Amino acid sequence: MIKKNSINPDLVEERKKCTFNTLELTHLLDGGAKKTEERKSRETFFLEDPQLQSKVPLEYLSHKEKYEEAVRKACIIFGKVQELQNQGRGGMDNFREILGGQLGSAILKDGNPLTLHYVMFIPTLMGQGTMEQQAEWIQKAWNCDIIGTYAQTELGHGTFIRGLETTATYDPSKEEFVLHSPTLTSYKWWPGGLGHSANYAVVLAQLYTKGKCYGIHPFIVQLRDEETHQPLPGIKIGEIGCKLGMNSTNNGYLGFDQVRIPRTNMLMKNSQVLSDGSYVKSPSSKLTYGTMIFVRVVIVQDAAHYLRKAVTIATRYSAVRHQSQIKPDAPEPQIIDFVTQQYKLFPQIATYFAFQYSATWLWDVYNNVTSELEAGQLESLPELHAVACCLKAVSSADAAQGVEICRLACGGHGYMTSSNLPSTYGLVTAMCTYEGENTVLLLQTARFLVKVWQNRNNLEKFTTVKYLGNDLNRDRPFQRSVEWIIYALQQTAARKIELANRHINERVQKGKAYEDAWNESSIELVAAAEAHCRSFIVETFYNTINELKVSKELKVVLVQLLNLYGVYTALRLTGDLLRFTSITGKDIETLQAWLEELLALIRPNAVGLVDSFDIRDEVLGSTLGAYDGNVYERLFEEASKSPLNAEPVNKSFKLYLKPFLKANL
Ligand SMILES: CC(C)(COP(=O)(O)OP(=O)(O)OC[C@H]1O[C@@H](n2cnc3c(N)ncnc32)[C@H](O)[C@@H]1OP(=O)(O)O)[C@@H](O)C(=O)NCCC(=O)NCCSC(=O)CCCC(=O)O
Ligand SMILES: Cc1cc2nc3c(=O)[nH]c(=O)nc-3n(C[C@H](O)[C@H](O)[C@H](O)COP(=O)(O)OP(=O)(O)OC[C@H]3O[C@@H](n4cnc5c(N)ncnc54)[C@H](O)[C@@H]3O)c2cc1C
Repeated sequence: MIKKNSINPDLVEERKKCTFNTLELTHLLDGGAKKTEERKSRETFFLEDPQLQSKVPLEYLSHKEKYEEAVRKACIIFGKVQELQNQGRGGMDNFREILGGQLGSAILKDGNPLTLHYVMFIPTLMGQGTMEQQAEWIQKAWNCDIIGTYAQTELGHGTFIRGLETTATYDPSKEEFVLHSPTLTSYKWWPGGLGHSANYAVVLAQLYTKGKCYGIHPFIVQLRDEETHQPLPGIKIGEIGCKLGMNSTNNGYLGFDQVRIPRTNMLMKNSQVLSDGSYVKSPSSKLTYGTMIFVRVVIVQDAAHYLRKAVTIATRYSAVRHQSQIKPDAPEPQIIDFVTQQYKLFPQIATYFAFQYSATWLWDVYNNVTSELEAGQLESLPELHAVACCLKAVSSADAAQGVEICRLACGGHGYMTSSNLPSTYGLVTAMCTYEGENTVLLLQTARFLVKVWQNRNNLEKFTTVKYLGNDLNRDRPFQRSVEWIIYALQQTAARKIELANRHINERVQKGKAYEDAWNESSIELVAAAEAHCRSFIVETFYNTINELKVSKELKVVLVQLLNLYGVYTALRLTGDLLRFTSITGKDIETLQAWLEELLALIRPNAVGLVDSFDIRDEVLGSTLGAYDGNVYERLFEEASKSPLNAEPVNKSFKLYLKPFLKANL
């Protein structure tokens, strides 16, 4: 039914209006023309494989069928990942994209049951295993001779990992650890792929040796027979059931009944248990938390990608959809011409760029700090942890909200599963919880900020908090500029940190314990961490754009997006700005007018911008967002796939409706 090669005329017009070269922007976002080519060839390699097509839309399958189909595809994907590795086209950042990110979510819309193998199991072996352990395990894992997951969270504890209850008790007589789940709440609960997919896991457990507990440590544990896949003796394992989204990721539960593993299965790069049971301490107990930092860094990138996917769908749809009237007797406008619609969409486009640049910055810093850690230098770890925590929290929360705004911006059709906006929301909102619940992570950043604040005469070694050395009393008069907005956000963040710190101290002076004072001040602490993060994101966007070497035409548009992101952020924080800077009501009117000007400036390039993201139709997976804009044809085509439409009369008529109707005669 869809007319091949026929592009919706509204989109044709929109594309004519674009003032910059979309290919230049595509190359910029990919990191160069060569990277674009590589990405495209990766996409072709996966998306055009006939084995990776589904006959029936996922939504119409049962929970069990969904899982089975997901495993079928996941195995093909893994086989292809190995092929890429063999051709030297692998790399961790590509894996994430293939397994869970933009490309992965195109092939498996509701999650991949094997993702954790590459995203957490192998990184943990690499980050926490000794050279010998890496030699033994990593090869097996790369070859997929074994499939692993990361089993940390328990029924009773996800956030407070010091409170995990699974025990690993060393038995020197046999040189083995005994893993045990002493309570119901000690059952592992949530790990991806744990239910029926993985046969190994890195298990985080409280280490006991010589009668003493040394806190949580990672252990490699075999869960299932490598041949039959039967759970090994003492392993109680299954799937946790249906969720808001990610219903094919096979999140599982796991209990141990005195399960024995060799001593050498404890990952011992950082701390060790010797054969006689003596414990050798790690240089920092926080090195065990390394994999979590890695995944938080990756989540910022994922948040950016999901948001750009949603905003591509909603922007194209808004250019094609006509509704209502602006003037009487005028034709129905494209809904993208309603300024309220622009206000829903364009800030999301700008937010994508903002997150993308923070994600790139964070990835580079993560790699530098990881090399430092390898060399035994731990000084930069606290700042990396603090910035990764707040960026993960703010990007996932804003992306989830942004995807929902995009869904609502598509009216009724946005509620259709076939728009792919509901399941995109399901994937994004999960990121607010996994890998550290967002409030908890913002409190981690706040902990760092308060410490830095208390020693703010010594800021040289930091990069993200230098502004805390500024004189809070030196006000900069309002200007309509991003520079001023950055100043205002930093001033807000610094004042919030100062206030939260002061309120903690006041509570302590009144006799409260520091920890209680902390908890009582925690609403302000979270707000301070969020403000810090927002100032960082705008500043990083600003620095990146200033350094870019691009054509004049593209630069103009990128500066518009930077300005829009700045004003949008400032206006969302109007109350804070009035409270902490000398901005006036009149100045806020100036900002509002600037916002409206920017929406109008971006309007002709809106479709061009989302086209530059160059997201293939198969990746968008949406009736509303395809490049050709043939929305209504696609909606019909998808509806025809409903199993209910396979027959004109459903058997329920005979069974229930007819007798009911008769009874009422
Ligand atoms: C909340 C905390 C941070 C609290 O830990 P704690 O030991 O009680 O810490 P504290 O006393 O508050 O602070 C102690 C100290 O440890 C530091 N710290 C904490 N975490 C890290 C880190 N990752 N790297 C480096 N340093 C870290 C803190 O900043 C503190 O430092 P300080 O004492 O102030 O110098 C921690 O328990 C935590 O990270 N919880 C969140 C759990 C989590 O992220 N789980 C992830 C499970 S896996 C998953 O969800 C996979 C999904 C993936 C997918 O599906 O794709
Ligand atoms: C889709 C999905 C996939 C997952 N995959 C994995 C996996 O592969 N492996 C794995 O090990 N885990 C996994 N998890 C678990 C995940 O990491 C935890 O759910 C997460 O860390 C939050 O912990 P929790 O569920 O215990 O929440 P809780 O900590 O119980 O949070 C509940 C509420 O308490 C608040 N709270 C808790 N502590 C504090 C505090 N200190 N200060 C203030 N407020 C607090 C929170 O802010 C929140 O509002 C996954 C979870 C999901 C949803």
